Amino acid sequence: MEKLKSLIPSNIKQRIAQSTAEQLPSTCSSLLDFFLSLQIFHTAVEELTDSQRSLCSKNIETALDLKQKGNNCFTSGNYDKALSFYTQALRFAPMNDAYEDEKNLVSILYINRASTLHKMGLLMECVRDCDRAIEISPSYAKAWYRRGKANASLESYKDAVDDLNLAMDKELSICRKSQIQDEIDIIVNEVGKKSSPITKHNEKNPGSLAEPHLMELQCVSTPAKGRGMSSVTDIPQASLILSEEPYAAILSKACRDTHCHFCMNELPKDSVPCASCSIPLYCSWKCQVQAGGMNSRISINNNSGIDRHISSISLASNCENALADSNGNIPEHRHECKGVNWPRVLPSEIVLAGRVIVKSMEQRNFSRTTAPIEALELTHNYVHMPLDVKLELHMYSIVLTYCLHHCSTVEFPLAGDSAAQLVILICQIRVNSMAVVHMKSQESNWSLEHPGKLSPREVSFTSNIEQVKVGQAIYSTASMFNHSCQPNIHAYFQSRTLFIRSTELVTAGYPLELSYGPQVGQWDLRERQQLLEDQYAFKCQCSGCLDLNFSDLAINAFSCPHPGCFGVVVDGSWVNRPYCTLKCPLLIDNVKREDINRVGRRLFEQQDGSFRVDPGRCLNCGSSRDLELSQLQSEKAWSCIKRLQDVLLSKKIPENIFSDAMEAIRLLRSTWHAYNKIIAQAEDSLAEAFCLTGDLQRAMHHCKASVQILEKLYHPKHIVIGNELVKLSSIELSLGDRSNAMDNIIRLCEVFTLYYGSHAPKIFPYLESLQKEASKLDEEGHNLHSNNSSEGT
Ligand SMILES: C[S@@+](CC[C@H](N)C(=O)[O-])C[C@H]1O[C@@H](n2cnc3c(N)ncnc32)[C@H](O)[C@@H]1O
Repeated sequence: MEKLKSLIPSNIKQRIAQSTAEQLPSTCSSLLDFFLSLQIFHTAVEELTDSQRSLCSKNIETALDLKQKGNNCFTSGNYDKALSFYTQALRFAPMNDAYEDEKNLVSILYINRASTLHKMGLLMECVRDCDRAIEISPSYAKAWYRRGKANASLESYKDAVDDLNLAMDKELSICRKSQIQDEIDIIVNEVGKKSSPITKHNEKNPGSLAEPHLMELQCVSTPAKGRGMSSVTDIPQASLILSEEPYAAILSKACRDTHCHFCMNELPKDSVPCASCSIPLYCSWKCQVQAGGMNSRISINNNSGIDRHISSISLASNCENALADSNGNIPEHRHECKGVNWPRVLPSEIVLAGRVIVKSMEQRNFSRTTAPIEALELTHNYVHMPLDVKLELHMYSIVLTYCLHHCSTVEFPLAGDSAAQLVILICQIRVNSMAVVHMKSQESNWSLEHPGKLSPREVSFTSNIEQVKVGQAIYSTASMFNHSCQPNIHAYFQSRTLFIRSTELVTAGYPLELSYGPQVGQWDLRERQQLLEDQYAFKCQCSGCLDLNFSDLAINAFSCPHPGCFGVVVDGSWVNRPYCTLKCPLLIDNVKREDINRVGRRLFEQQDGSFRVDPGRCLNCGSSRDLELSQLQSEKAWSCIKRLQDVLLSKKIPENIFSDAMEAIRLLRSTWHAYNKIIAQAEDSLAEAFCLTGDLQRAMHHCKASVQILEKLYHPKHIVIGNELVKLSSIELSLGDRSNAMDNIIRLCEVFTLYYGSHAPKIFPYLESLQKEASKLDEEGHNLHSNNSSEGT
């Protein structure tokens, strides 16, 4: 790309720099004509589109090599590695090639993997792999045999006997037949009389959780933020206001080997590859079909005598449902699915643009007059882009136009008009797409093994809840929600389904706004505005940025050096804040926190009622602080806390780090205002460190201190406080402090229900076990109390 860019003549570059959206067809045509005259361009795009030169096609030699490596690992008992080799082999194995007798290489690989999964005790996964092998090669005796053995281990004896009978029927070797008969006899004699649960091994149905939402939303026009959303009726807090499937989505590159390329959930051990190329892995055949439109199924001969038992295997019906999607869902990977290189090589947002355009063409029976720009009706900010970005957009759009033009399933003209549409589409994706974020899977059970101590598993509850960006997606309705740094709605994901819930009562017609990232309490005004400008190219006009917030004042402030004064000292960055133009009465009306009266009294004492600050002087009593020296001292102290945070990752904390960190936090407390976010972070890190070393009393002390600061910076039911309460209540439970633990668990459950409603127990499975553990302690406490009182009488 860099080489190509350097060859573009300056007159084309200049026209692109000055171009508006209307001029795009002309600038794109000029650049396309220029590129088509260059050999280097042809070489580059042919490498991207020629399936012969691709590394992503199916390849039987690679598959056989990986199969052999898997077999070697299996024989030597290295099942983890064997599993990984078989999964890789499945990625490369061609689906429909006959390989051995009537068996297909894919079905053999599924059975080799099933045997490995059986050895690893993963029985459901083993049965699912057997089902896949059977659907491809119904006469494969070993597949029926492995299924029978796994079903026997699962105590599904009726299925096990049916499977083994079929294995015997299909088996040609007399010796093997007699072995299978022995196995059947064992099951029938020893366990045949036990009740036999009929188990159905359905493939997973991702993202099926749904709650009715009855809110009627409307798109309205706003003076400062373009279109926005509001509700026709009042919305109580914690209401589900929207659940939406993406118009188009793509998995993050970093998650390619760990998450399903369709539903974006973590891959199970029995992942399924794409039917036509070696790029995606799916969690089930259902996801494979939804993404690619085809799977490896070979139609089963229903007169073969085994149909009744086969039809009990549910894969076929699941896949048919996926194909017959009445919502007009178009398999999004189908046009990328011929083993060509470009879907792997181009940046995710460019591949996503390809998915959007192909879908809009297929849905709207694309003609040259119906542009997808109009189809999606999304806003963009092309005209405000700097030259470098405009140039990059032109280049990627031309490359994508070429790639789509060479797809056999798409009719996309290689023309300037097509590239112009893609430039706008990529801009729309940048402004409107959402990061699909999942909670990193955590321990689901909290149980106190050793009172007064935290086991390594319980320690995991005292570290921060981690989120993983698993993908990027366009949601048509959700794109209409504007941003607020003090949002009244909250977005989260199950698989790739988006859910939006109100976190407070919102009256009819009032704007419904979510946070695109930054929030009041997390960063101050300057940091929030900078981030929004850098990432989304707009200047935030939300109420959280237009009104003065207590947390904006305290979050990065110094303390007053005068003993007994609780005022704040701010730095020079406050001199030109937008509040300067606001008048006192308006300011006071908008300030919600009582504490502001104390810490910011002097703000309102200006003669003309305007807002003016003296950097370095306390806003309350006027005492002065040497900001440069304070900054230096604080940086030194913070470097000790940083060292502590670094060693926290390794879970081993040297003794001297503690004494340095304690001295550092003392210094931070005397330099910064008591509600500064740096102190909250330091307290939180110390709490985590003391949990690791088992000093729970001190851990509790620092964790409480961190919660107290967060309560000043955020509203009391903010999710940040909920997360911190998980840590605090875990420590309190371990210390047997049942009444405080119970209070905090009740409080944190309220917070999680506010943000995640009925999905909270599924997303945070440990919530339920925390509640149970607290009730257990409560019961023990009651019993002890009643025993003591009966002894006294
Ligand atoms: C995802 S769109 C939201 C819908 C958009 N307002 C529309 O008319 O289609 C994001 C764009 O909305 C505008 N916007 C959203 N929140 C804003 C805010 N707090 N202040 C100013 N503009 C905002 C910006 O132009 C931003 O690029």
